[in-house]
Amino acid sequence: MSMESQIENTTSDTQPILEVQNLQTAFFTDKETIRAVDGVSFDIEPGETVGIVGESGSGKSVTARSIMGLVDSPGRILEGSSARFTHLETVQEYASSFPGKTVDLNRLEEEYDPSAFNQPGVSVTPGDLGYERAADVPLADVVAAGYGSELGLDVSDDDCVFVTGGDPGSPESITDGFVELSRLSGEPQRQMRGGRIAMVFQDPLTSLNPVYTVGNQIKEALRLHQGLRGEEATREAAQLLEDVGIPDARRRVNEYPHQFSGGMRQRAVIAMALACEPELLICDEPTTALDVTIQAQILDLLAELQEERDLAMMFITHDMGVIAEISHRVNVMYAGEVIESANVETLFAEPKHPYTRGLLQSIPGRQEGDRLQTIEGNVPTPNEPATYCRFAPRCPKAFNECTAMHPESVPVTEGEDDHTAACLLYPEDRSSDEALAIHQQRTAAQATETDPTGESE
Ligand SMILES: Nc1ncnc2c1ncn2[C@@H]1O[C@H](COP(=O)(O)OP(=O)(O)OP(=O)(O)O)[C@@H](O)[C@H]1O
Ligand code: NI
Repeated sequence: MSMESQIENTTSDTQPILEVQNLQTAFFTDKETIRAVDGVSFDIEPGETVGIVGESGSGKSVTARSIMGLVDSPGRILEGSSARFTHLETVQEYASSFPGKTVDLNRLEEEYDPSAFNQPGVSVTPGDLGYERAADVPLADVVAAGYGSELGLDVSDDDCVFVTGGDPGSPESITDGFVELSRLSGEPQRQMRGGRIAMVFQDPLTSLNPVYTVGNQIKEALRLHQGLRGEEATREAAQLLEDVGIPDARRRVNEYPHQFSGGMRQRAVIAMALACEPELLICDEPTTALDVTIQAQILDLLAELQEERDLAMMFITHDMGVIAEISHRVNVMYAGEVIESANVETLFAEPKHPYTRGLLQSIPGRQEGDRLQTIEGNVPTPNEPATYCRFAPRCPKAFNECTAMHPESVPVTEGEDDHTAACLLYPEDRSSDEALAIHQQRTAAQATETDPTGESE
């Protein structure tokens, strides 16, 4: 996790609905360990669309699947990762439905002693959590990242609801807390997925069952998540199809997926996602398989629905043009890491990371000459720890240190915490030596990274 993400969290005036901190997801194959997501941090606020952009293989889908709890073997989310869903109603509901998995952090605070980091046998360090000093590590970070029992606290690996304000015993009194998504399983996970958080994939056919009518599939979602049945469900299903712009919805509700065009199918999938009344909608390249006109229509639809319903949205694409259109804030990913983060206007007006600049040059109409630039080469498979810049081999600005030091996410100019880049050229208002020293310091603070091949589970 980067230090500035913590500063950001405390200075932001809106409470995020999702806080991803130091997310790490690796695939353990016979041959190698692929660190598909390698320390990703970002927030999503209610009503905000956060874009994730990067070339193929940069870890966008694995990030989304990690949040959704859809990482399959041989992949898993590593200890030290955290994805906190802070939506208050959800926290209350979970505390009420899963009291055995709910922990009162105010009570636990009495037990918590940061000096436990120095106890023999404790391998986690404050650096693993992005802090320099043990005394600075908040209890919530410890338990969210799954280090609670290692530090001798009374929490179990099954605990996933953490209450920081109010009494978990009377859920309606809860004012603050989070559900830790990275450790959900079983029923709590089932209720989150498709309930509070819904996902739309690139291929609508992966979400639609060919043997049921579109209407019946929406009705099933309505039954599961809103308890609607019969006539009421039928009416609501047709209404949802109408909401997503399917003409003649009353008739089409009785048709099968194969009777829908590609664009109409994706609209139906969006209707199905909305049937769950999610707080957060994750879209993974929802328009990539569609032709340009239809693509534009679906983007408009998503933007419209988002505004109407005040949805938080995470939008994944490799297309900078699409990102510009739909996002409020953008995270650029490369080989498992977020290498630049800024609000959309800033990112397009003042891209800082050489990779982001390269991506922007590859949008038709944005380059100087008439030739479309693409960055030569491919995203490397992140199969070793990031002790260097993974973009260096393709970077026009690379210098010696880039292959010897890991660039940490730093403000592009000192104090400008909402525009960060993981590049040794920054902060740009510091001398080159000073900038390098800042990166080195941050890397050193995290020196004892958890070894994903080791014993941690
Ligand atoms: N099941 C798996 N087993 C092994 N490696 C995997 C698996 N799924 C993903 N990976 C690896 O994780 C890395 C990131 O993949 P991911 O699908 O997240 O990329 P992406 O950014 O979504 O790319 P695209 O734009 O092509 O969808 C890749 O190196 C990929 O090979
Ligand atoms: Ni993908």
